[in-house]
Amino acid sequence: MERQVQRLRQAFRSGRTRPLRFRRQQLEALRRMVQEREEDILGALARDLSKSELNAYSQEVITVLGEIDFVLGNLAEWVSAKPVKKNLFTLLDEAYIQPQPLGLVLIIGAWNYPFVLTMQPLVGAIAAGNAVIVKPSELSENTANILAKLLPQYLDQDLYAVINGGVEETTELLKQRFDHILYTGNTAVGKIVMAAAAKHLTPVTLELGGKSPCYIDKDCDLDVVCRRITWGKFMNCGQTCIAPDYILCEATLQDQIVQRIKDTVKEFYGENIKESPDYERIINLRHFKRIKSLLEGQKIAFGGETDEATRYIAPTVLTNVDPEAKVMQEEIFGPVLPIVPVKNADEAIHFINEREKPLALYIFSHNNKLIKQMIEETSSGGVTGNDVIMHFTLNSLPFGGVGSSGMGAYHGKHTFDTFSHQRPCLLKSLKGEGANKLRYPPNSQSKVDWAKFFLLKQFNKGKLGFLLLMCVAVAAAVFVKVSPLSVLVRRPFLSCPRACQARSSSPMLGSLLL
Ligand SMILES: NC(=O)c1ccc[n+]([C@@H]2O[C@H](COP(=O)([O-])OP(=O)(O)OC[C@H]3O[C@@H](n4cnc5c(N)ncnc54)[C@H](O)[C@@H]3O)[C@@H](O)[C@H]2O)c1
Ligand SMILES: CC(C)=CCC/C(C)=C/CC/C(C)=C/C=O
Repeated sequence: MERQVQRLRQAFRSGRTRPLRFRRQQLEALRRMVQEREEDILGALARDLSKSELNAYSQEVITVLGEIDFVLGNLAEWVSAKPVKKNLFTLLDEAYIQPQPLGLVLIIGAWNYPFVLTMQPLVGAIAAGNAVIVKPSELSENTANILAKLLPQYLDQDLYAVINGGVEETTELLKQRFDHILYTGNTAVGKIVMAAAAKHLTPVTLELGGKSPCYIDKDCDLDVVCRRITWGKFMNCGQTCIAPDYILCEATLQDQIVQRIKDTVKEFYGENIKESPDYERIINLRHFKRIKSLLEGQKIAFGGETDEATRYIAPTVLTNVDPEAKVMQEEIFGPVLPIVPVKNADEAIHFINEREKPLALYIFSHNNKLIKQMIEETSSGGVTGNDVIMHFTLNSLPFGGVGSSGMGAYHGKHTFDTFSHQRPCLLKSLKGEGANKLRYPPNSQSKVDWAKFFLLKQFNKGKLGFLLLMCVAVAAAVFVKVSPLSVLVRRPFLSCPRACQARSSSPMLGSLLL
């Protein structure tokens, strides 16, 4: 593994990833891979997660293709140097920010959306000019295998590699030095990744999880609210990091919410949910048993059916859930939706703020002021008002967590920035050395005063006129020195030695003129 890492790092040092043309070629090749091998990719997702081709395409493939198109359309601008504002000291200099690749980066993916959660970060890492190692999750082994097979067929093998494996291989990989690690997975492993990265001072982006609250205000359209919650909660059998984990609402709303979600589940998945191609399964027996155990002792308003043989758990809603119950102590990451009654929005805000910062927060209300108040008074990785999940789909919004739900963010240009070093560049001339007397020893009160004038707004606001006068004076002095017409005006100066022309009450002005 060390040799593989060194090989990619050497390839990065060749500089081949830097030209825009190369990066575009690789992204176009990745797009070709997704388009030409769509069947293989969808087949792998079906075997891993019982995802229908339509769901696999609409939830994962389309997101990756959209990201590639968006990045290709903007990359030329992103890679360009960005001139920046200057101060009086650097007026004549060239000052800009030059985005540059970090080097060799590591992307560790999770199993629940195994294609988009590895490929979307990869798009940005390639766009930023890095060499990349992708380590898919071993739990979605079919997708991991198809990525290991296909990526080398389409991308430059010296610069982009897939390393498959589980805990042991990932632990070994984390001993290597990378220039950035983007990890997607649970918070506990996120801490392991961060600890390993710290040994090399490697920056990390941690895309973690948590319990995403969903507050339903009494002033809302419950039919619409419950359709949207049902869609986001039971998509991928509830195995979505930003799915609404639990509902907060006034107790009097519970029965209406239960009935509407029940009706919507029937509309979405039919009478026999097990037969629905749109309803997936739990990834493995461990997670199946974990989720099933969360139902113990709970009042099941509807659902609750399970089948261990096929790892099926029906869409399930629990009511009057005790905040201390087991189901409220861990991320559910399955098709179980607890309702926890609260008196009002203030109590909901308090409830949310008492717990770890979630990856997402959802608020449903006709009262936009209330939505803004809840956003203002809580914290979460992201927010969608009057819907769920949809902030993920807008790549102008940075997608990530906060606190225990993660750090850093990506999507669109945010991925490019994550995998870039924004290098500040200032290019000066070797001329105008006189101006540097201000900063050279010996220091003096006059020099400090001039420094204040040039650098501190509160010191030079009143002196702007004086500055303009100085500029005119400097311009006139330069004119006198260089212009042939100046013979007409220079005569008065000719009798005065050169030094006295420049020397003035201000050493600064004098030095400027020398
Ligand atoms: N924020 C996001 O974008 C996002 C997306 C998907 C999932 N998640 C979160 O991820 C969690 C579910 O994913 P998961 O953790 O079960 O996925 P997982 O089990 O697939 O683990 C994720 C990755 O970590 C590696 N890994 C696991 N244990 C490790 C260890 N001890 N040392 C080193 N590497 C290890 C795995 O090989 C895998 O590549 C949930 O909490 C979910 O909310 C977050
Ligand atoms: C809204 C549509 C059509 C697609 C979004 C698919 C989706 C929910 C992706 C989630 C990816 C992600 C961050 C998963 C976390 O577990």
